[in-house]
Amino acid sequence: MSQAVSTYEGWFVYHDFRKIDWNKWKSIHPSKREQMMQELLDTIREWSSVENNRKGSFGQYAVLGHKADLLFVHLRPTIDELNEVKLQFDKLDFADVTSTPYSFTSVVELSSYTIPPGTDPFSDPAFRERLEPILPKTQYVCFYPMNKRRLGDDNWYMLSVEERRKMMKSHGMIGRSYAGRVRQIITGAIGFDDWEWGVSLFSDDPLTFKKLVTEMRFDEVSARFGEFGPFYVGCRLTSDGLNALLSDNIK
Ligand code: VOV
Repeated sequence: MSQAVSTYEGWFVYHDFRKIDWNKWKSIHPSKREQMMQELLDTIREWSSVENNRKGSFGQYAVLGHKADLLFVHLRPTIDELNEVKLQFDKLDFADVTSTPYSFTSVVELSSYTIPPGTDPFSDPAFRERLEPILPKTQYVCFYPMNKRRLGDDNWYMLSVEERRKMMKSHGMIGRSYAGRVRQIITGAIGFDDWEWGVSLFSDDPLTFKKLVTEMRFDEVSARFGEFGPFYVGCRLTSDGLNALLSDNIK
């Protein structure tokens, strides 16, 4: 049996993808719609306020393509709080005009591959900030789930820790060459969801997602072991932006 990697966990994360039933939304009387919007915006204000005292983070995005219309990302210290925000949304009248085509439950994770043995990462404030990250306020987000392959000779979980560390070092070097252009939050989902990790990328230039993901595809750890789920790309929404998205579409 090969040695399991030790991991460090931070805030729990809930990616909540929502699709809007536009016909239903548009058929609602304008004054009722206004009331539903206000209720939604009040809830979002409450969710966003967790960042003020570092009790979590929140982001909302307009999602391109047919897979979803909105993405709400919640980071909280406990999974119970994530459950609460999920139920809080589901109890809003606005929830009745949405469905959930996809969701992802995970926890911010750092693995020990690149941490020198003997160091106490928790004594490092920068490390803590990576485990309990405030979502970057970039204009664009990219999210996808992924696994490490377990197939014949390409079984990540049968490799020695040294082989895995070597590949993760190369992976990290590629990632670092994108410093300042993209930020990543890697969340572990083993035991929580259908994929092993969630990859959330943040950038002000959507092309950077394509360049980075392409470059990583040619790197051994992704080329041999990466298995990927659906990709989602979105534009960050302010409350005004969400208001406009829901209002401007009413014809
Ligand atoms: C944007 C840049 C970037 C940077 C700097 C970066 C660096 C690093 C480092 C240093 C480490 C190891 C220590 C740790 O921090 O855990 C990781 C870890 C990880 N990564 Fe990464 N990654 C990036 C980006 C980045 C991307 C774009 C992807 C998706 C891969 C692709 O092909 O689409 C990814 C995946 C992961 C995963 C799934 C893990 C956990 C693997 C495990 O087996 O545990 N990652 N990553």
